[in-house]
Amino acid sequence: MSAEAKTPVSVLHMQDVTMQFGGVVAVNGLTLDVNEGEIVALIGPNGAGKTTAFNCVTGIYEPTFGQVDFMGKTILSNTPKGKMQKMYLGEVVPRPLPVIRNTPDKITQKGIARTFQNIRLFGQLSVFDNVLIAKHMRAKQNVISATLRLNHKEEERMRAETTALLEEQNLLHLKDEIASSLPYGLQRRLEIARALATEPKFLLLDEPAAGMNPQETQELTDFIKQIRDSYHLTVFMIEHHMDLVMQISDRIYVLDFGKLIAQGTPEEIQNNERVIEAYLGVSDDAED
Ligand SMILES: Nc1ncnc2c1ncn2[C@@H]1O[C@H](COP(=O)(O)OP(=O)(O)OP(=O)(O)O)[C@@H](O)[C@H]1O
Repeated sequence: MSAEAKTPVSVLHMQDVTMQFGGVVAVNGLTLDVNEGEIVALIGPNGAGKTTAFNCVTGIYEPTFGQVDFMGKTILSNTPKGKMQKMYLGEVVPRPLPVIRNTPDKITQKGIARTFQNIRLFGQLSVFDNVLIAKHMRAKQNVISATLRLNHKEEERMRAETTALLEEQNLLHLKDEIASSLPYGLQRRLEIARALATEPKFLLLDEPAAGMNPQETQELTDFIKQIRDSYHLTVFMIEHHMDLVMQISDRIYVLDFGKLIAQGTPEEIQNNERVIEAYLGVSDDAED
């Protein structure tokens, strides 16, 4: 019997997501899917709305309008109300959606982890403690019991898991180093290890290769594929390094001025006229 093509399982579904800051519509009616096991890139020129889109998935922003589903369940949903309804500039005419909110920590506990464009480690803490804190976030321990280490068994388990994760990530020999003292490339690796400590199903990487040289970028390309496979992850990534994006992505979405202008395989995107125009800019004359 011939192998049948698997039906893709949606991990992330964004439906008509719009994020407006005053008069700026940073993300405008964004609808996209990321399926189980994929590496999907979100690209676009500076200011296109990529990080804002990530912030709408991870609960940092409450979208002005739209819905975000994770593993088939709605985790965020909103409709502009009151003053915001009058000011609404999104192009999708809002239909009433229920208001569903989740804070970033609740979203982490559901299995979504991320890294940031500007590395956000606890700079004065050790490598070990940076990862251990992420373990606590996953464990839903309250702050008091975590601080006083009331649950010894649980604490021991998390410390053992932290050691194991650092070992897997070749960072164990650095466990007592202060995070901010590490070279930049290792800080990025530690940030990813910290994200993995929350045991995510879905990993969002915001410009993971920022500031890296070509060799480091190539190593990162291999590393992302390797963690996708060994941790059974689905990866959604913002990146400006086109070599990395084209080598690693199963599919690519392109944003420009908050709107989706293209989607497809790396080959399709490389040859897409609208994408080329968005990156190179089109003069007024050329539009006539
Ligand atoms: N908190 C905010 N308040 C007001 N405007 C914002 C806010 N965050 C983002 N913006 C605006 O939204 C637009 C999209 O910004 P965003 O950072 O999402 O773009 P980006 O595609 O991630 O850019 P880059 O590639 O340069 O990181 C920009 O015009 C930005 O100035």
